[in-house]
Amino acid sequence: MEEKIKSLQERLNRYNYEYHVLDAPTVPDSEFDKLLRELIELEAEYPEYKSDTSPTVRVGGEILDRFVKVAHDTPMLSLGNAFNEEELRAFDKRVRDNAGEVEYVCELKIDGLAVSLKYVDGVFVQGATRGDGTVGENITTNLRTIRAIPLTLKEPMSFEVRGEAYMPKHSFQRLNEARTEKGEALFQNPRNAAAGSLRQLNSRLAAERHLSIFLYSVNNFTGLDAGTQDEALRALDDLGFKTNKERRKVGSIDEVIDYIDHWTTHRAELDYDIDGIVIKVNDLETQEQLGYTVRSPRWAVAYKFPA
Ligand SMILES: COc1nc2nc(N)nc(N)c2nc1C
Repeated sequence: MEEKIKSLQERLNRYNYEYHVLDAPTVPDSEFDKLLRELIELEAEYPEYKSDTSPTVRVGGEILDRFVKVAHDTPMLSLGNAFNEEELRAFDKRVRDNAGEVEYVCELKIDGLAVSLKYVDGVFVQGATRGDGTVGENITTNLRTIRAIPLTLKEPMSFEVRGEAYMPKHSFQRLNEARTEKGEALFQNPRNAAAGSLRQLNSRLAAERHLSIFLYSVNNFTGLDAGTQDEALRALDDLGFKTNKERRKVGSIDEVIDYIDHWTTHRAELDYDIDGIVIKVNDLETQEQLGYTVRSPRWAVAYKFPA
């Protein structure tokens, strides 16, 4: 019986990965739902085989009476901002005066909630909000309901990844339609809806909000053979994480500006809100050479769209 339950757990976790990370399901929803119902029943009958890495945790259920504070191993920094081309070129000049010629990676800045995910021996063990950058809130049970977050990795690695949890636009519209029918207050925007959902003490409510996530950085790169941000993102893909595919590696600030112009025009076509573009020096050693101010990396800047 243990074998049957374990293989069902692995099979459903793989189906979640295909659907929510690859956006390429190999079975119809009806098949997934049938198998999940079967697993829920089997785990109810044999609770000794339930575990935090079983896909049944996605539906939530545990109700906390409060969130426990958790200190980040390394601070979750904020980004310096640039609001126009002149400030972008000033950033580029500072970088090149210090580090010479560099490549940049341009990434969409998702308008969601920054979160940190900790894995030990390939198992998702803790998730936290950014909080004040030094101390956040432990929202592990709610983050386990985000189907795009792998509960186990393909390799037994231990590290921390950071990214942005968000609510897709179509989920936001559906949620507010449902709240209108129930005469409940509406959420102002997907970012508030995502933050509100992840602050639910009852994870069943978070599970119903169809949140997703894009991961964008790894802490302590040890064990990850990545020399650049672009390679680190590809390594995250290979480990089963969802990263944003619209990123682009460029060789000059002019190409950065072209990328920004493109998304200034086309961001309405995305199924999620973005509030800017993050530009990062690609080479990780050069990032360390440029270092940090007290609050932000000197090797990155966030271009913010006009409000
Ligand atoms: C390296 O630090 C960061 N990188 C980021 N990357 C993306 N794509 N989006 C962010 N919001 C972001 N925020 C921070 C602090």
